[in-house]
Amino acid sequence: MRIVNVDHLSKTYGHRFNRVVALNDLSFGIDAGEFVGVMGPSGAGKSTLLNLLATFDQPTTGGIWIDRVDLTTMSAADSARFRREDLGFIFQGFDLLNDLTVSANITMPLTFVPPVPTDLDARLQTVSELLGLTQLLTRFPLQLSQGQRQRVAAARAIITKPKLLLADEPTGSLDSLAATELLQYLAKINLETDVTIMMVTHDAFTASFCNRIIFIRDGAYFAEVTRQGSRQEFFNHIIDMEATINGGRRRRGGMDQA
Ligand SMILES: Nc1ncnc2c1ncn2[C@@H]1O[C@H](COP(=O)(O)OP(=O)(O)OP(=O)(O)O)[C@@H](O)[C@H]1O
Repeated sequence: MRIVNVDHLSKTYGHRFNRVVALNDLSFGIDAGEFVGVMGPSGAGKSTLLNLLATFDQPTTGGIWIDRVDLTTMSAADSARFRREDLGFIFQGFDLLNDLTVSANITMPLTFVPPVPTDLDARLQTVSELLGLTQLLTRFPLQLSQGQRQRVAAARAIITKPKLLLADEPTGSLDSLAATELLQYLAKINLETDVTIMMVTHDAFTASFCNRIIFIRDGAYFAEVTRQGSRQEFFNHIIDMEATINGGRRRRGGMDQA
């Protein structure tokens, strides 16, 4: 089943004399249960795309459907409810509330707007077990490592059982060990809860945890790479496609973080 449908999407910023075309007739789809990465050179339009899918902004032309809901015709109130109930977010900076315990941070999307679901405790237990956080629930964010904080953010993002989890450079603030661990957890979430994930990243190692990478350049669809064999092979394909998109310059180095 198709969960995301991006149809001839364009986004132009500015006016007559300083117009910037950030997205230019971009179309692609994501099926339920996929873990998709979006890559492309700086300025390709990745953040713009993420902002549109997140309902933070509206396209200039074209359509976006998430689970058959048309995002472009939603009222502001409906967008806010859709964001809260149907989308999950993981950003580079974890955005946790330092005065609240880990458990209060995780359950916040469900306690913020009443009614609080009756299965709140069960949901907290499920996501904290999934992300290895059960021993940390009474701590405060500042008592956690960076990697643990991002896992709390991931638990908070999935406790609402979102239709789509949007991740923007989720490993950007982590060292390579914590990054690898978080990516393994994201892959596990994808496998065990069936949540569909779309992750924007610059990094081929991070992208190699996805099942498919969509490459965009100059705001348009450029190519895609689907994982077929090992993660190492997928990583090599991603590096090759990055070289193609950058005009033939192959980056040196390997998947030595793995
Ligand atoms: N609010 C804005 N006003 C004007 N131009 C913008 C705005 N936001 C983005 N742009 C422009 O739109 C284009 C796409 O930007 P975007 O941030 O989506 O790219 P990106 O692929 O996320 O880049 P990066 O990898 O560097 O974060 C760029 O040329 C950028 O300068």
